[in-house]
Amino acid sequence: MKIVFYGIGNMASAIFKGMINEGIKPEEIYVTSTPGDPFLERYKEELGVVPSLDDALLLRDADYVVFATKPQDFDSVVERVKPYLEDKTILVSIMAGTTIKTIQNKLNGNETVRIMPNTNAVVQHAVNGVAFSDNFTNKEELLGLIETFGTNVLIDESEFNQITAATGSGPAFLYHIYEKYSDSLVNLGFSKEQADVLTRELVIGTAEMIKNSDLPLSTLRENITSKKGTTDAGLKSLYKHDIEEMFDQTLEAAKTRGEELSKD
Ligand SMILES: NC(=O)C1=CN([C@@H]2O[C@H](COP(=O)(O)OP(=O)(O)OC[C@H]3O[C@@H](n4cnc5c(N)ncnc54)[C@H](O)[C@@H]3O)[C@@H](O)[C@H]2O)C=CC1
Ligand SMILES: O=C(O)[C@@H]1CCC=N1
Repeated sequence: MKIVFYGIGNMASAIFKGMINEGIKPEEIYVTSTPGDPFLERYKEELGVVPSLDDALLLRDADYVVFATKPQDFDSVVERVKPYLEDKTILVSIMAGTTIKTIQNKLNGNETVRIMPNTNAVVQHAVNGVAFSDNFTNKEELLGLIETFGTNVLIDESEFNQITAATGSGPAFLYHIYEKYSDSLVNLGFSKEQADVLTRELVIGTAEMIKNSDLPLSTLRENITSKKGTTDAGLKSLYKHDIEEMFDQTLEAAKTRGEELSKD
């Protein structure tokens, strides 16, 4: 199999690291970027992937081409890919906003799939929103390939901006909450180093609880809340803030940006 990544940034590297961790041979993964990108050589050394700036070589007999640049850079990628793209090559886009229609119109109508992953792919725990073009044939092979780094959620392309906001951008929203929690631990009197360790271990522990329990999140919370105890007092203060409204606005802003990117 030959998988070619155009773009080797935060998301692409999370994906191919996750793939390799799950047994995809690094020599089957070709990577390209802008000329002079130091990560081309670094990923060759660290991971054994095949870097190249030669588009004819990259596209020759390629099974999959993964578009992993910013949407704003896609046209420059089209210029590189179009002259050498073979009919059999399947187009995989992780770009927020850029629609299947746009991609197929610019690139010969090849079979196309949009994936909305997240950087949890590095630890094989991404959520992958997946939407296929109408002419897509071998869905099972593609789904098996991306299952190496996360859980697949088949969606209609019309839902893409929602899932981009929810789980594509989602980790950043949660990381911000964790950052603020750590800052509050410093305000409580811990050093920055202690606050960081306490926050990381708290998040990892609660994530493990969620992973190993079928109980609703509300029950997991209630199991900590002793009647008239410290947690009860803390939650009463926390409930004064409309956190749902805060996240409604956060997710709406992210979804709207996705819609704007769909128009470019
Ligand atoms: N970062 C994330 O958590 C997620 C990102 N995405 C999507 O992934 C895409 C990339 O995002 P990031 O990895 O965060 O960006 P990034 O800025 O880290 O990486 C972009 C990559 O594209 C390369 N590039 C730019 N122009 C190029 C060209 N003409 N030819 C080849 N390579 C070129 C850059 O050198 C860089 O390696 C975006 O479309 C984004 O919407 C999707 C889900 C999550
Ligand atoms: O911020 C972005 O546009 C990309 C898409 C989802 C996460 N990062």
